[in-house]
Amino acid sequence: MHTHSQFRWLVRRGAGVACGTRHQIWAIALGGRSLVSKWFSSSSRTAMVASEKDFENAVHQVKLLKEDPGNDAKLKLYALYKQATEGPCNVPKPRVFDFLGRAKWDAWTALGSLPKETARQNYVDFVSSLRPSLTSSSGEGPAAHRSLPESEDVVVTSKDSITVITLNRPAKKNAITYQMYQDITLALKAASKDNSTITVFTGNGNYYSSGNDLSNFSNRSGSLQQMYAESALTLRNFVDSFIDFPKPLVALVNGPAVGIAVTVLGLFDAVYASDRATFHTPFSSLGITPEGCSSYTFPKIMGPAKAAEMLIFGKKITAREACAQGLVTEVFPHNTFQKEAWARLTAYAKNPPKAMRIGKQLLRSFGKETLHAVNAEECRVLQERWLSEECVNAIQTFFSKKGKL
Ligand SMILES: CCCCCCCCCC/C=C/CC(=O)SCCNC(=O)CCNC(=O)[C@H](O)C(C)(C)COP(=O)(O)OP(=O)(O)OC[C@H]1O[C@@H](n2cnc3c(N)ncnc32)[C@H](O)[C@@H]1OP(=O)(O)O
Repeated sequence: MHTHSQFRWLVRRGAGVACGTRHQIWAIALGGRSLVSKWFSSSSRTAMVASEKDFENAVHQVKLLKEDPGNDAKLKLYALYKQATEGPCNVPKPRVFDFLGRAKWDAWTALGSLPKETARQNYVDFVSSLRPSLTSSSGEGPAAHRSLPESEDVVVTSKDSITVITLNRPAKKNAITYQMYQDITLALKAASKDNSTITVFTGNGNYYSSGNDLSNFSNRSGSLQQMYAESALTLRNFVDSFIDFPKPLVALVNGPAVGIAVTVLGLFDAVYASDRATFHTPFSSLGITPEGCSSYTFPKIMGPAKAAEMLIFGKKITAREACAQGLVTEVFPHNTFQKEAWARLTAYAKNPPKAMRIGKQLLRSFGKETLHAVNAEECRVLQERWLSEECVNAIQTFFSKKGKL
């Protein structure tokens, strides 16, 4: 269930475990109620109403907190989350020695009959007031121009007015882990604000990317529903950051690309590929469905018949085929790929940045709302597919028999 997940997460992530000392537990248990009443009365005055998306984003932000916001804040988040999602407290009071359970129950109960919408708004407001305590993961500090500290698997460099985001997990064919989805999202946010003119995506090693890391779903704790809800939100934010990216975005596809690494290419402004690259979206054989807005962009780019061959039947295509179908801008011989593509990019990056940005806006902004709607729907459908027997079996096959594409 999604219910207590957030608090559990905070407990897991909190320094020395949230409510770490007995003393702190008592402090919460004894003082929680009045504190929560105070939060409620001070923050419920706001007239704004947060959308579902704002709320989901705030929930996601909380998961990214790198610093323990403190027990009071955690209780407040817990209570507002429960109120926003379930309404007034409807569970029996925990037994007397369940200090943590009691503190949480008190915090939730103290919100009384606060409407769900107000709780949602208060939650969003409170999370944004916590933002300063988000660490470097906001990706906006100088470090963002080099490498995101959270993982070595996504490296961000900057040169000649070009920000380069490199998938750097060559031993695993640059399969994208949960952390990498988050790092890429943050790297794109940072790149959208830095002083580069163009942003480039590429992979280290002989693969561009083998797509979603299939162990993402086996390495997480919590209930399946909770995990898939979290995954859908992570995916949605990840794809949103491509949809909303304001500067020219270029992919240098240095080798085979699979799954989500292929689908988001429809959101790029140029795709340069090595002639060793292939493009494969084996969704049906994995029991899943298209994402990355490909259910909308691919038919537009290559026509419905070719899109169906890739997205429904899982046909793998070569770089030259992808170029003929409009998914790839240009193909280069592998030996000269880096040299030629970089010469091209370095020249393009010298264009006046504002003109390029505004040009992109003109080309892209009219379809944006549709893309966001498509993304939301694809993520909703995927969330159901991940629970299906077809999908569970396909992932098991990959890891047990090492079944490959
Ligand atoms: C709470 C959870 C958060 C989740 C976050 C959001 C989730 C969003 C999901 C979005 C959905 C996306 C859909 C897709 O992307 S579908 C595509 C999935 N990818 C695959 O099916 C590819 C699987 N890999 C293969 O078939 C082969 O590995 C290969 C790519 C054809 C390469 O074969 P090759 O023989 O050359 O190399 P190896 O198989 O020996 O690979 C080397 C090691 O890398 C590991 N590997 C490769 N790809 C993946 C992968 N996608 N996931 C996990 N691991 C991968 C492989 O197991 C080898 O590891 P080993 O050396 O330890 O054996």
